[in-house]
This record gives sequence, structure tokens and C-alpha cells, in this order.
Amino acid sequence: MIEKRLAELRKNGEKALIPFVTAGDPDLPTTVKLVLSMAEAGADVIELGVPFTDPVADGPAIQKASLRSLAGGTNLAGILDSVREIRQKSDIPLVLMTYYNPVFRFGIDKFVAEAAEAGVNGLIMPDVPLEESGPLAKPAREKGIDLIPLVAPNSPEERIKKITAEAGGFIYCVSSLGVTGVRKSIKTDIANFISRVKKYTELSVAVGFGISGPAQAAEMAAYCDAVIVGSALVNLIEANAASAELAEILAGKVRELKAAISRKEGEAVAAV
Ligand SMILES: O=P(O)(O)OC[C@@H](O)[C@@H](O)c1c[nH]c2ccccc12
Repeated sequence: MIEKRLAELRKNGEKALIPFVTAGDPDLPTTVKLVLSMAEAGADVIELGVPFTDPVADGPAIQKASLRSLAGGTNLAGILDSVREIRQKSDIPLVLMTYYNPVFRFGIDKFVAEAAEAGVNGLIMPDVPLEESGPLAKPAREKGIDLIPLVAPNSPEERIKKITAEAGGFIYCVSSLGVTGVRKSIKTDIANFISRVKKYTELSVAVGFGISGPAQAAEMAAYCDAVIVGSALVNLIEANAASAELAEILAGKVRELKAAISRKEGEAVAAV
């Protein structure tokens, strides 16, 4: 499902936009609204974060969003209910980003079965390395859920080869070492990094971590098939959580990002 959607875009020479939001920030009914409005605004796949108390791969923006969400009582069962609700209105591919602990507590097999039934298409689990993904990979494969791996700029060639061989959905290339969060500039040689990954896979390759706005998204999109934007959107949600216009504000940002990565080379960036 995810791979198919991304492959269609690639065939048309289009870049994909994958927005990330933390589920339950500010609350789950709002998350449903935000996902639907982002889908309508041009998001191609949506990544939903499962809040966790010890989100080791996350920077301050998403850590805070996780705490806000947990304070409101968000749990995995509630998130799966929200996915069911989204599925009544949209077929946009959905990826859950979750640490191992919430899944383990829920029960791995039960989680995979319920996530698949609810309409989850992919999983990103930052604290589950390939070597430990077995107990999850088998049921996920059986239920048609893609395990989307993270690859870092310092991943050795052999490791990239192994990880991509087991992957589904797309390959998540982490732009920079460290945690999630907007960065003024991305110092990694992305062109080189992406071409190393592309040697081993036919799957679409996405870049995420540190993309702060349209200009940076466009810069990254020049090298890869999809860009992932999280913290910048999470910050926008935090700043506008009390506004009746929140869904429209977020949709506006998604439209702006999608337009920026859709621009052909040489085309001027419109002042927005
Ligand atoms: O927030 P950023 O820097 O835009 O990065 C994307 C990111 O938010 C999202 O993909 C994500 C959130 N938490 C994660 C943990 C690991 C890997 C990826 C993620």
C-alpha cells in the first residue's frame, strides 16, 4: 500500500510529503481532524507518533508533544480507535512511529493484528534494531504491515544492505545523527548518502530529521523520493492548539511544503 502509493508518485516524477504529528496532541479527536485535513492538503503518507515517556530518538519538540498527549490520557488502544475513525473517511497510507515498550505492553501479536485491522500500513520503531525485529517482523509481514527501517549517514555499507533487504514501505534516511528536531542547516552530504542507499533498494527513499520549512524540504527533495517533516509541524500545533483554525493552519503548512517539493528545478520560489 505505502510502496504502491510512493511508486505511483515516482512514476509521475512527483516527490512525496510525509508529515508527522504526535497522536493525541492536543487530543485524539483533534488528531483525527488534523490527519484528514493534511491528507486533503496534499500529504501523501502520514506518520503518527505514539507518545512515550522515554522517547530517546526525539528532540524537545516531540518530547513535549508526547508529554502533552500522555497527560491527556492517550494510549495505544485509543490511537487505534482514531485510526479506525480516519479509515472511515480516508485511505491515505498511515505509519505509526512507536517505541518498543508501548507495543510490548499491549502484546506484540495483539498489537500487530489490531493495527492491521484498524488500517495501519506501516511501522517505524526507532529502538528496535534489525537483529531484534524478528518477533515483530513475522506477524507484521503476515498482516501486511511494512516495517520501515531507519538508516543513518554513518551506517556501514554492509548494514545498509542488510537493512534494506528486510525493509517494506520505504527507507527512512535520517539526515543527521542525533535526535529529531528542526535544524538551521543539514550538514550531511545527502546526495552521497542517498545514492549509497539506492544502490541496494528499489523502494522509495525518504529523508527526515531537521527539515524546518519549505526551502529545506525542497533542497532535500532534490535528492530523494520523499521528505518527512515532524517537529516543525508539532511546533505549529503547540502554538495554535487553542485556535479553532488549527486544522486549517496545519493544512496551510502542508500545502506550502508540498508546493515547495513539487517545484521543478529552476522555478522560482513564490513568496508566501
Ligand atoms: O522532527 P523532525 O526533525 O522533522 O524529524 C521527523 C520526525 O519527527 C519523525 O519522523 C519522527 C518522530 N519521532 C521519531 C523517532 C525516530 C525516527 C523518526 C521520528
